[in-house]
Order: sequence, then C-alpha cells, then structure tokens
Amino acid sequence: MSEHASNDAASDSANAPAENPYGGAAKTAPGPKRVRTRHFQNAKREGIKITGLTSYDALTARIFDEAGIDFLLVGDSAANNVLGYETTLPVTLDELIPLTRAVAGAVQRAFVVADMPFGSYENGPDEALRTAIRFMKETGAHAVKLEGGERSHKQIRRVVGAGIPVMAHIGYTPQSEHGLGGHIIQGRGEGIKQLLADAEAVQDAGAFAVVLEMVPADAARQVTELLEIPTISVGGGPHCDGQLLVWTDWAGLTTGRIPKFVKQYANLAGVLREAATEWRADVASGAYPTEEHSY
Ligand SMILES: Nc1nc(=O)c2c([nH]1)NC[C@@H]1CN(c3ccc(C(=O)N[C@@H](CCC(=O)O)C(=O)O)cc3)CN21
Ligand SMILES: CC(C)C(=O)C(=O)O
Ligand SMILES: [Mg+2]
Repeated sequence: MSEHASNDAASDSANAPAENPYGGAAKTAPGPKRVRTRHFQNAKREGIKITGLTSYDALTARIFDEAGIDFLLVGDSAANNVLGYETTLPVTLDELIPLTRAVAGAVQRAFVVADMPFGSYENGPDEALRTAIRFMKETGAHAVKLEGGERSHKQIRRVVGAGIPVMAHIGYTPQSEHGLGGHIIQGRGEGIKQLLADAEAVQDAGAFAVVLEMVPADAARQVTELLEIPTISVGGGPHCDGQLLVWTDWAGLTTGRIPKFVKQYANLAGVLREAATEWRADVASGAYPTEEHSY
C-alpha cells in the first residue's frame, strides 16, 4: 500500500536514513492514516501491493508501524519464535492474548490481525466466535485469522456475521502439519482444484483477504485472478496482491533452518551475538562500566 517499491528496505543500510532523527524509516507512511479492511480492497483494485510482517511484542510493532508496514499478524508462530515450541500446535489462546495486546497497543497506522491458535475454532462456529470475541475484547486487534478453506467456511461466516473481519489462510496450513504429512507445498498438480475451491469458499464466507502459504506461483496467480478479495503470499510467489513474512526469519533472528521463500533483510542474530560477545569482553576487562556509566 506504499507507492515505493516493496524492496525499499533492501536498499536501506542498517543505519537510519537521514530524514528521521529518531532512526528507522519515515514516520508517516504513504496511504491511509489508519489501515482498514477497505484499504485492502482498494489496494487490490489499484494494483498497490500490501505488506505484512508478523510481530509478537510492542517494540517491533512500533518499529514496523513507523516503517509503514500495512498489517501486523500476531501469528501463532509465536509458538516457535517466542515460546520455543517445536510446532504451532501447543500454543494457547491465553498465551497469545497478551502478545496480541502488546502489538495492538503499540500501533497507530497498521492493521493488527490476531491468529487463532489450534484448538480454538475447529469445534465449530460457536467456538470460533467465542475465540474471536475474546481477541477483540481483550487485545484491541482489528481482525482475526484462522486456517482452512472449505472446512472452515461455517466458522468464517459466523465470525464475519458478528462484525469481526476475518483473514483466511489456505494452501499449506501449519496447524495441520501432521494431517498434511509435513511441510508440503499445496496446490500442485491436481491439488489446484482443492486450492481454488478453498479460495472460493473463504471469499463466499466473507473473508476480507486470504493468505496463500507455500503454493506454486502459478497456482497463486490463478487464485489471485479468480478472487475479488486480496491474496497475501507467504511463499506463494510474486503474483499475489500482498506479501507477508515471519519477522524473525526476515530479519535474520531465526537461527535454525528458514523456509526457501524467505529473503533476509538483516542479520539480527549476528548483530546481537557480536554485541553480547563484545559486552562480555568489556565487562571482563573492566572497559564497562566507566565513570560515565556510574553515579
Ligand atoms: N520461523 C517460522 N517461519 C515460518 O515461516 C513459520 C513458522 N516459523 N512457524 C509457523 C509456520 C510453519 N511454516 C513453515 C515451516 C516449515 C517450512 C519448510 O520447512 N519449508 C521447506 C520445505 C518446502 C518443501 O516442501 O519443499 C522449504 O525449504 O521451504 C515452511 C513453512 C511457516 N510458518
Ligand atoms: C506464517 C503466517 C501466515 C502465520 O500464520 C503465522 O505466522 O502464524
Ligand atoms: Mg499462523
């Protein structure tokens, strides 16, 4: 939703651009003052790319908001990236609520999406609405996201019917890793039929946007052309209406294996490791603290 090329960040050095004395990118992003669901629709119509990053805390939320990222997803990927679980399956609604509140409380412009965790909506529309209401009441998020296409149609419809915007998520759905048999690309070959059916289903149910995770670029292009609502790619190639990445992968903070679809825009793990090593040495040698850091 910015007029700027989406890879502006790549050309910025780690140092702050001159225009902002506080560091970081421009304080005022182009486009709307506060992003709303209609801006997602407008962006698709006008061919302006939508940008999203995950965020799990107030500090990163403020930075990404200032940089003009259009939406922040408080992903259940906090399971991996904050809480240290192997998969997203164990994380609970009670664990995600405080993280979501931190993000929603820190933004001025970005649209905040709360990711419904495994076990908080599959039982049916009543459970889905109960979960969505808790997120909206207790966190200040602007929308919820849940996984599944045809299988989640009733849940999406009920939540949307209560006035809560829903971002859908089809293709590879990490909460069903074991059902899908691993981290497997979806929508390949005959799989395109299910992907298109899922896409139609979530649009029909009233979702305002849909995440396409780990699907071939051509399949994502077909979905994007088929739907009126915007498609958001996470490993769905360049033809989608928007792009989303897990911030810790994108910023090089994740130290394990990262998916092939990620492009790293920084090396935070390296920066922090170096800083910690230097600080440890300074404390050992007495170089820190000096008088200027003492009372
Ligand atoms: N740090 C992190 N990044 C993510 O993208 C992410 C999470 N955590 N947690 C929740 C889900 C899980 N996701 C994943 C997890 C693994 C792969 C993966 O291993 N992909 C391989 C194999 C692809 C293939 O089948 O060939 C890859 O190289 O992309 C992809 C997405 C996406 N989400
Ligand atoms: C990978 C994205 C789409 C997600 O659902 C998450 O971060 O939890
Ligand atoms: Mg998720």
